[in-house]
Amino acid sequence: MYIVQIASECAPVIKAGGLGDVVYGLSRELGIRGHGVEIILPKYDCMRYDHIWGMHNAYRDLEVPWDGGAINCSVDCGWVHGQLCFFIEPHSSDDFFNRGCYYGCLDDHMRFAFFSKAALEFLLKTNKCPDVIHCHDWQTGLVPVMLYEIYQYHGLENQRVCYTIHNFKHQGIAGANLLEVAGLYRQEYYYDIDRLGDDQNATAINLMKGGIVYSNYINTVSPHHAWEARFTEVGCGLGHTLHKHQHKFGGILNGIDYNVWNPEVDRYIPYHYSQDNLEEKLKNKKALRERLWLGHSQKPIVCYIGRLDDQKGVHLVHHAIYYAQNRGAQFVLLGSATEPGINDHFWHEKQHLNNSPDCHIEIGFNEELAHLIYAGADMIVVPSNYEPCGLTQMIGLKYGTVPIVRGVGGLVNTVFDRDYDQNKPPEERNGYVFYQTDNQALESALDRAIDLWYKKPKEFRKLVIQGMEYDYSWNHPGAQYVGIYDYIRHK
Ligand SMILES: Nc1ncnc2c1ncn2[C@@H]1O[C@H](COP(=O)(O)OP(=O)(O)O[C@H]2O[C@H](CO)[C@@H](O)[C@H](O)[C@H]2O)[C@@H](O)[C@H]1O
Repeated sequence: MYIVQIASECAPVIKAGGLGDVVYGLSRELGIRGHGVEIILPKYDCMRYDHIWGMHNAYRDLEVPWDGGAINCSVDCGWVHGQLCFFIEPHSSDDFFNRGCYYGCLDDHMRFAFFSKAALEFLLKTNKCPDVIHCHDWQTGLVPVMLYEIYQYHGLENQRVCYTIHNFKHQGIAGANLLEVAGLYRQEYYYDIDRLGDDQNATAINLMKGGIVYSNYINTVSPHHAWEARFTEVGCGLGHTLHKHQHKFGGILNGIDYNVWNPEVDRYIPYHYSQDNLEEKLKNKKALRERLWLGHSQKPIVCYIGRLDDQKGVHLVHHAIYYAQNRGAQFVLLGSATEPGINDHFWHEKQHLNNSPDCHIEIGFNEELAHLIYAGADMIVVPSNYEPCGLTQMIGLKYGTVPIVRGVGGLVNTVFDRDYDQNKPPEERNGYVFYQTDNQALESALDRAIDLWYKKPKEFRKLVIQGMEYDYSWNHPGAQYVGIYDYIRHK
């Protein structure tokens, strides 16, 4: 099969969070399975050019119809760790992708609507005829809409679309002028509640809803979150739409790329290890302490790695920093916040704890440091309010870093409580799970983990190994996606 992914991120060249990991890891897995895969991305000025090999111009003068005229684009192409990627660069005064950031601009809807249109125009002009177009999140929600309403009449009539939702919270809510600018002229038609009309705001269109309505298959990134999205408030108002389209909606658990996230081969950690030589993990712990100026003591290290926003349960992250230290652990946090209030809060904490030998707070995005933290820490906390899949707990497992998670979304599908899980025998349990959002819930799980580390080190080591034995590679999810592509091609 020939698959084209259209996305706003692809790790490590463009990565703001888990979406980038998934686009890269899934593409690689599909390639291993013998499928042809290409990835279309925006050409951001701030992407990591050092991860692109053989960048060259692939197409000049791509004229993308826009706002009654056209925007001239060029398309560059290069390999990102073996994956063929096309980068679209519009030349206009809007400077859509020369903003020094991936997201967070006032005209994000316009930027990504334009990108969606440009990606389709590129497929059309270059006579690329993928069997499946795979889009992700609100940024590319308009791709299936424009494919069905415009581009199938120009020649893209055999393409099927799989649409993956990584986060229901951001849906791309826009006004009528976006439709007009993008060439979707019949406003009342698109405003229909069964098409793009937003359920909460009658004057707005919802790009993610468009993705759901128009795609041949939609999925979110874990089975449990697929259920939550339909039946609880985490569907953020799209539960009804998902219910209507339930025949083409499912949950596929993400994988982890074990070529990138694997302590046996990780190029960013000083000492490689596996479950057979865990003493090497201890050396990484020492290296982490040296790197972050932490004291060398007989204490476990608890870490948090991730975006700092409401989704991630920041109030519990904050509490974990202090509670873990009170319980005789060290704490390392690596995170970045886009919301100014949360950012200020953690900067304040950082200054407050600056001289502590038992805590280090690193604010910003640092891929290399993340690897060392996964390798050097003993436990990782993931106290999310909601979590469609969650990659950090799966990476933690692979690195022998015991996850302590809140039982929501994909965390439920991947972490099984050592003491209480009823569905797994003790030898298949791999971490700690709590359910409520209050401090006591987190404390009880942290207590159990830290107690085991201090009082029963052999048992703790056993738990570490049981976690490392889990296979959360792309192997299984890759097969599931291929099954879906096949299904929508032949439907
Ligand atoms: N400051 C920092 N420095 C370095 N690395 C950092 C970092 N902050 C985060 N990362 C890395 O980014 C990734 C984050 O993974 P998450 O599962 O938390 O994704 P996120 O919530 O962004 O995405 C959404 O999409 C993913 C993919 O589908 C879902 O797993 C998830 O539930 C959903 O919210 C991990 O690889 C992590 O190591």
